[in-house]
Amino acid sequence: MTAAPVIDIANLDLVFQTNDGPVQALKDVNLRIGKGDFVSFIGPSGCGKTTLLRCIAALETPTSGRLTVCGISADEARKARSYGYVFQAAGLYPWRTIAGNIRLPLEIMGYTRAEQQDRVQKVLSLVELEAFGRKYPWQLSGGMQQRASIARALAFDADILLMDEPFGALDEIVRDHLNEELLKLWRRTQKTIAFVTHSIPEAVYLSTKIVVMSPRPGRIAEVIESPLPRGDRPLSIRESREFLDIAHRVREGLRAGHAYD
Ligand SMILES: Nc1ncnc2c1ncn2[C@@H]1O[C@H](COP(=O)(O)OP(=O)(O)OP(=O)(O)O)[C@@H](O)[C@H]1O
Repeated sequence: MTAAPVIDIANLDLVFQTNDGPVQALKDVNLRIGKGDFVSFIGPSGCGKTTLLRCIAALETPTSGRLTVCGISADEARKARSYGYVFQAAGLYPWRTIAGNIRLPLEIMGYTRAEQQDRVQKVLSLVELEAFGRKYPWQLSGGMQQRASIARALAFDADILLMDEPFGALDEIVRDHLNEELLKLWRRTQKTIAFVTHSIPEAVYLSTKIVVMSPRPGRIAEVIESPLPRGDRPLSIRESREFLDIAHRVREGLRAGHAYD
């Protein structure tokens, strides 16, 4: 733990009641995330990664256990606008310009026109889309749209960024580039990031902490603290011994929890 915990999860269970009976999505999850950590959640489909992220964001209510964010409940943290959320699909409104999309949450929150303008410019430059504010989403590539959706999540300066497979639908080269950009942005803003991915290299490249999950019911199988430097991480680090060792540990952790059915 590099800093005081921002997200503190203890003995968390979540059971969905469905027509086919109860589904235990999360079982006995214990996790502490420090301020400024970059935490990746990796695990097979259905192991509860999204559900856990949604619990942190107060979009799901745990059946039991404790989850606090900066010492208050997830719901209170949501009301205090502690979260920015980035989804797998960029989810931009096609009838609004990029700037208009980024401005939307600020309009809803009642920021003044001048402050909206200010913040939109600032986050557009953070994701290097300064020149694209007046464009419409369809005029941008998939990677640029995803950057715009990150800018939207950053616009109200939430301390915690929750990202659910934001680059899953992009090709490898674009994904590499966005991984690098995201790391730079994380370093510059010092946000706490919780990031869901299916990609081992992506998890190892980005994270200070990798949470390996296993399914049925969704549990944390292993938490790996990354020995890679928090500072400069060029893409070439992926060929280093240390990187390959962590990737190996993640793969072993995934394999151990995998049921193959
Ligand atoms: N609203 C819901 N009602 C009932 N069951 C649900 C609901 N949401 C998720 N589940 C179930 O909870 C389990 C965990 O789902 P979740 O989407 O969190 O997994 P995941 O690890 O994010 O999967 P993927 O990698 O495929 O996105 C699954 O068995 C899923 O079917």
